[in-house]
Amino acid sequence: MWRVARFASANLRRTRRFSTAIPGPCIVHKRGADILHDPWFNKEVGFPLSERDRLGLRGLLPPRVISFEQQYVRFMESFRSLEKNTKGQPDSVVSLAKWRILNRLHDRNETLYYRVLIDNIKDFAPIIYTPTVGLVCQNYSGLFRRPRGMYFSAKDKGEMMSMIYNWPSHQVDMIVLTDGSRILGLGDLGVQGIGIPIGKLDMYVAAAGTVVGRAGAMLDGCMGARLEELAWARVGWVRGRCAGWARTNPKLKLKSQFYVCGISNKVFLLILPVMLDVGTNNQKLLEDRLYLGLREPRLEGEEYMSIVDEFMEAVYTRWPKAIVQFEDFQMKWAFETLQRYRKRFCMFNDDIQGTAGVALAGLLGTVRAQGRPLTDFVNQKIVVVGAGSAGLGVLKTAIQAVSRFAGPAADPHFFLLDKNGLITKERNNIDPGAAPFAKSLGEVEELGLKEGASLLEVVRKVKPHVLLGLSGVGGIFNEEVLKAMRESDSSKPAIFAMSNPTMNAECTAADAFKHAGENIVFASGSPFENVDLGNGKVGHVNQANNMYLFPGIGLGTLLSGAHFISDGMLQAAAECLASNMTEEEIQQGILYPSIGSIRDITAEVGAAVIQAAVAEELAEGHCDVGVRELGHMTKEETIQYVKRNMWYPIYSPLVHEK
Ligand SMILES: NC(=O)c1ccc[n+]([C@@H]2O[C@H](COP(=O)([O-])OP(=O)(O)OC[C@H]3O[C@@H](n4cnc5c(N)ncnc54)[C@H](O)[C@@H]3O)[C@@H](O)[C@H]2O)c1
Ligand SMILES: O=C(O)C[C@H](O)C(=O)O
Ligand SMILES: [Mg+2]
Repeated sequence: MWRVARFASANLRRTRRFSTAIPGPCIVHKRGADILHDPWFNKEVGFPLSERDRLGLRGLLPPRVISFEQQYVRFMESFRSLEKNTKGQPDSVVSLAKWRILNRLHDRNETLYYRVLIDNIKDFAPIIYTPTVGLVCQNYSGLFRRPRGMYFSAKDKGEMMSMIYNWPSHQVDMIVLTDGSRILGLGDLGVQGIGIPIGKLDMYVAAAGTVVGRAGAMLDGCMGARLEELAWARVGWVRGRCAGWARTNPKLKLKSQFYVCGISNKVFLLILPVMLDVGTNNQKLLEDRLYLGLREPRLEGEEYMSIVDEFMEAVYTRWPKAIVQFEDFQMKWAFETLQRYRKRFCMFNDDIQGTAGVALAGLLGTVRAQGRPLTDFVNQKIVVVGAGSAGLGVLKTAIQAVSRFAGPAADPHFFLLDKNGLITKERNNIDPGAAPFAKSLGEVEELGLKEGASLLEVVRKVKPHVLLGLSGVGGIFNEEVLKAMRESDSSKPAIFAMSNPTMNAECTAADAFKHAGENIVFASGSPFENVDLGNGKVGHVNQANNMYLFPGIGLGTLLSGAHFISDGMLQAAAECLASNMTEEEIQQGILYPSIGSIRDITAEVGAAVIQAAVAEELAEGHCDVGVRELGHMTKEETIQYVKRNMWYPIYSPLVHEK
């Protein structure tokens, strides 16, 4: 199956789609064995003989040169044979074996690693991202071989400003940061939570074509490529394309020279995963002598905030234009940090804001799936199970959408439950975050419900159009609850089991179709196979995961040059995702694009974010492309601009410089 021809044609298609062009040379300051030990430069047996001579590699490698394509095929064959050989073994053993083989490739040859990842994202996302990344985090201290990203701990207080300069790359554009306190639905995993920013980073590379800001050498590589491509522009290759493009855009004609630079001077975005280790309250980890993090209880209150403050100051001192994505912080700190930093720094919280946009896109899709106009969203009865950072973010965004459709006086039919059941205004010590969404007692009594009513009671009495889980509790949508959804007032009830990883999903896809009926729309946070409903019918499984938005939010924000991320930019991202599906797809219960097209959707989301930033006068442009140029671009041109800034891995000729 993995034939060179297939690789070559896929490569050609992608090259066209993402305009990789011939790569410029990378300048490398090392020689010989040092290059072979640097995964960014290492091509293993792929070094051509001329390069082996140039870089002092002759004799350090077996004599035969194997092309990139052959290396790719060879890796895929080993991967497929591993799949075959591990058949029948427990899922966790198979998943970790797959993760290991990919991780080993990542450790030795990043170009090939990212290439196989991008080209096979549908197969590999479940390994480098949810669900396997959860297993990796749980076992991280044992699996650890090489560090990735940066680690700051409570012991580094007062030192962070200088420590940040230990990172060898001069430029960092995106940081994915966690404190490990709420890793997926797995709870507090302390330092082991670093697996999440690393997994998100891999999704950034796959979806947004960012590159890993891991070494000064890496940066040189990019700059080498930029200079080389500029040279190409001067000899007319890019200029030819660009002039043609400018001709179709009369307003921009005079700027064609500028756009030559804009096109040729690709600005690959550098990202960095970071762990902020402030201790852990996970007793098992505290007692584990091999645990790699601080074996101390988590810092709380002012002490905690002062660590995060110091880290943020350090980041923005060194990289004033960086964007920080907060990931998997426990709820109180997720909201607190978002409120504290959102206007001061360019940052967002993926679990609150990214999830909300993805869920909203899915919720609007379910309205369309019922054959109703979007304005009917205001009449949808939605039961949200889980009043944490994700659930509250979803409700806030859904209510904003209702007021856009029907005005601020509209009264949405949304119900919120947490571990103590239905949340009403009667709740003692109600969480301030949940309070705005609590129903009045009168309202719920009319339905025969009361404060703290169970999920089953709520589903039976409310007959919701949508049941949406963000509770982190696996199997909570049990047979009875799912059967109760058969009485839903919707012609196509929707079940969103969004908790991760798979074992924490509120129900499986198979159970949802079995118990709630074949006409449901189903989405889950972690992937499930489509369900065979017999008679040639298929129950479609959607993956409702923030991966469809965060790469585009990050990339779009960066290219826009906005200094903070506004609600309008996030809304534009969600609406872009929502509008991506055709009527035909929606009728088949397909609410989200296939993960195989994640680059295309990321480009569109990124463009929507840029255009919103321009419209709100927040954009300042990035590198050579200023706000005026952004403002002149049509939607399609903005999408193409985003695509041109996506990296597609291909070996660059290496040039040694002392
Ligand atoms: N699919 C996605 O894109 C996506 C995005 C973000 C979070 N998530 C998942 O959502 C889950 C929750 O994340 P979070 O950040 O909101 O966590 P959180 O800890 O902030 O909130 C969890 C909420 O669930 C409630 N809960 C616990 N047990 C319950 C029960 N038995 N019945 C009803 N509610 C119960 C808790 O009271 C709390 O309100 C996690 O599993 C996470 O992986 C998925
Ligand atoms: O990491 C994911 O897969 C989605 C989300 O950010 C989560 O916390 O579950
Ligand atoms: Mg998350």
